[in-house]
Amino acid sequence: MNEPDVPSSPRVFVLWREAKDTQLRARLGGCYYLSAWLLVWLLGQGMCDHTLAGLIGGVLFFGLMQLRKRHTLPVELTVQNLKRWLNLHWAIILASAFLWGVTAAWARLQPSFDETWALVTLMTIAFSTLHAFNFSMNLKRARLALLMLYVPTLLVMLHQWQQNLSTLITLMFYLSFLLLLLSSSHREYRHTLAIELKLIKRQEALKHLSLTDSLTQLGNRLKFDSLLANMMNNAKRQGVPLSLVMLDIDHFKSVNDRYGHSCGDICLVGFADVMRNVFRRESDTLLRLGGEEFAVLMHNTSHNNAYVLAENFRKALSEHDMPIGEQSIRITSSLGVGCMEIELDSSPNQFVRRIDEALYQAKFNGRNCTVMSSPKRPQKPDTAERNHEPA
Ligand SMILES: Nc1nc2c(ncn2[C@@H]2O[C@H](COP(=O)(O)OP(=O)(O)OP(=O)(O)O)[C@@H](O)[C@H]2O)c(=O)[nH]1
Repeated sequence: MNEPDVPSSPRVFVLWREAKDTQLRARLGGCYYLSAWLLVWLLGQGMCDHTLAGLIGGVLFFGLMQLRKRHTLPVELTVQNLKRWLNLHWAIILASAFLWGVTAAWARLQPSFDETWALVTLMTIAFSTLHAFNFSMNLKRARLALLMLYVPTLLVMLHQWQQNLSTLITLMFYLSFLLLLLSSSHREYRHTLAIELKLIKRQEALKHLSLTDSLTQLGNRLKFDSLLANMMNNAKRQGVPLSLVMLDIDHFKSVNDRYGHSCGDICLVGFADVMRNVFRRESDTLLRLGGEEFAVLMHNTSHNNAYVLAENFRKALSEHDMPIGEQSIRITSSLGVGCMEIELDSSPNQFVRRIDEALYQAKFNGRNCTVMSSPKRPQKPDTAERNHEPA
């Protein structure tokens, strides 16, 4: 469960688990089919009387064995890729079962295989038992494999039922037992899978909780720290701009002092709502870094666009009514904005420090304004709509 490549999406996980189990359990099958056929062919009269047929059988079993080995799991774990992989791998498994079933039936018809017939029957029983235990992930396909192993031989035996009556009854009895066994091992497999799925979902929920601020439901400081370096690397690699906006509520202490801590909390939630309304792109990551300090990371967003959005937010916030009991108040925010500069921002800390300085400058300039941190552009704080105290 702790493997790093375990898919977190439940749908992908179920298919991935089935594919991994199928691959693991089918790995040796090809080799056993080939060895069984060679034994049956070499030990009796088969090799002398049916040289060509024996060789063709050997080549076919060898080819199917190679296909099993070479058909590796897809690198990109998507629903489509995994479904395609499972279909093909099952086609190989079913082809092997069918080839054995037909070969066994054919051997039953040839007197040269009379000496090794007991071996053929034992192998059929062994292969079908392994199928019932190992391939319970997919009930329909495993049933089909069992039928492919048995039905050709049973038909031949039915045709010569006087000579084969006891063996025929024994094989049919055993087949019905295997079909029942398969159903119960399929139920067990599904049960184990359901438990694992529950754990995966719980793990995801815990991960989400650990990265989410419980009051505002925005990402928290931990999420910011774990994302920033990755986003900076991605932006560098893709050659796209990465912008960061840092936001701090103005005079928030006086809101708490005047209206109480719970009203302060209402303002924090309202602040986050306005953020969601303005920074709407799916690639925007909205965060509460702590207290009354927030941030937005914007992938593939230029200086200018980030500045425009930051200003839109500042204006929207200053016009947003925060409901405090019977009345409502308005709050303002100061913002620092900047775009990652490869020469300047050698580390995430460096980048954050630069934007934090712009935010500090915005506070210094009188609050309720946005300051852009850019080596190319002069800082242009908009002081037209300053609002020092909450209304
Ligand atoms: N209600 C509430 N208040 C909080 C929370 N976290 C921090 N605060 C308060 O936020 C206030 C921050 O005060 P300061 O750091 O002085 O900042 P400010 O009053 O906004 O002043 P400037 O940032 O300089 O405009 C403090 O009173 C904290 O108690 C919280 O989760 N809920």
